[in-house]
Amino acid sequence: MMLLDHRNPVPDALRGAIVALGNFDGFHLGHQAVVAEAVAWARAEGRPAIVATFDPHPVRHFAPHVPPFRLTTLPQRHELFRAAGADAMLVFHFDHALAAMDAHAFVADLLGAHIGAGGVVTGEDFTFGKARGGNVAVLRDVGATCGIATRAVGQVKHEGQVVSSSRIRDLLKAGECEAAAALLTRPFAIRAEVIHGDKRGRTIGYPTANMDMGAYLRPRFGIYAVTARVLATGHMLHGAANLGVRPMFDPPKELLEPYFFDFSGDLYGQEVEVHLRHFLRPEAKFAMLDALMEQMARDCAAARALLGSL
Ligand SMILES: Cc1cc2nc3c(=O)[nH]c(=O)nc-3n(C[C@H](O)[C@H](O)[C@H](O)COP(=O)(O)O)c2cc1C
Ligand SMILES: Nc1ncnc2c1ncn2[C@@H]1O[C@H](COP(=O)(O)OP(=O)(O)O)[C@@H](O)[C@H]1O
Repeated sequence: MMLLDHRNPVPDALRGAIVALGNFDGFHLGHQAVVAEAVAWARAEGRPAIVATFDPHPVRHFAPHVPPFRLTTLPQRHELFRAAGADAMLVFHFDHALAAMDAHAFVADLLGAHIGAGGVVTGEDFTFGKARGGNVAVLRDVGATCGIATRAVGQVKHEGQVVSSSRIRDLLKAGECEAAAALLTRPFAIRAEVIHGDKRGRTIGYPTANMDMGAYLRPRFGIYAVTARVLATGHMLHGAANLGVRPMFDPPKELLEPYFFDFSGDLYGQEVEVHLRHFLRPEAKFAMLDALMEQMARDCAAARALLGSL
């Protein structure tokens, strides 16, 4: 799948494309409906389908100090868009110039003249452009003057409630990863490189692959049953992970630390994607290391039982 940057020229082969436009951070059921509509429209008319996304997230530009909230990274979205049938991913690099562009210019100059979009699909509540001045009505009106047809997809509901990224964030902050997974159609997954830690894990019989959570939303701190994929090899693993600040140890450090079952090997420097499957318990501070080790054995048994069927 082709990767495009909005600041560069778009190849001629992609002119006239149908563009799915949104942030698509979670790529949840609602986002999937928008992209499915764009891909179906593109196929019906023999046009290419482009999925556009913003990076960094516009919220990050306007409020640089809000706590991390991302549900996916760019490489994860790339994989998800490809699986959904897109021919290209277009990244709107959200910088001062893009932030200052009014809605009219965004449609006429960027989507129309520069990208050559033949059609655009968004969610019906999507807003864009300077001061969020653009919406579906603006897109339709301005688009009509420059050869862009517009389709808006209605809000998707799951069990009677509207699916949204903020609802998924709230569920994850409450440790409800199964409910979040139902809206995402996959478990929330943190992808990162395994880094070096204090080398304490191996001395207590539980080596843990330490991962920095970067720009990802912080789910409820605690112990989780997890599955994981080693990106380079495709190797799938099961495990139990500590997500949080590990209050037993000084200084507190925010990390995701999975211990993988039936595995021994060097993971340092490897990209690993960890899928949160079930919340087991909050992090705890035990009086003695022995008590922590006994609890870790119980966590692992619980995680194995929960993951057994996967
Ligand atoms: C299943 C599991 C449960 C854990 N529970 C806790 C806990 O409740 N409190 C805590 O302080 N550390 C807990 N840890 C320990 C730390 O996450 C980590 O293993 C330890 O700090 C070793 O650090 P290192 O990887 O930097 O050597 C747990 C680890 C695992 C794998
Ligand atoms: N079963 C396993 N689960 C997680 N990591 C493992 C496992 N077996 C070996 N490792 C390796 O051991 C490292 C973790 O050991 P640990 O003593 O906790 O060191 P660190 O403090 O650097 O994380 C991992 O980064 C990985 O390379």
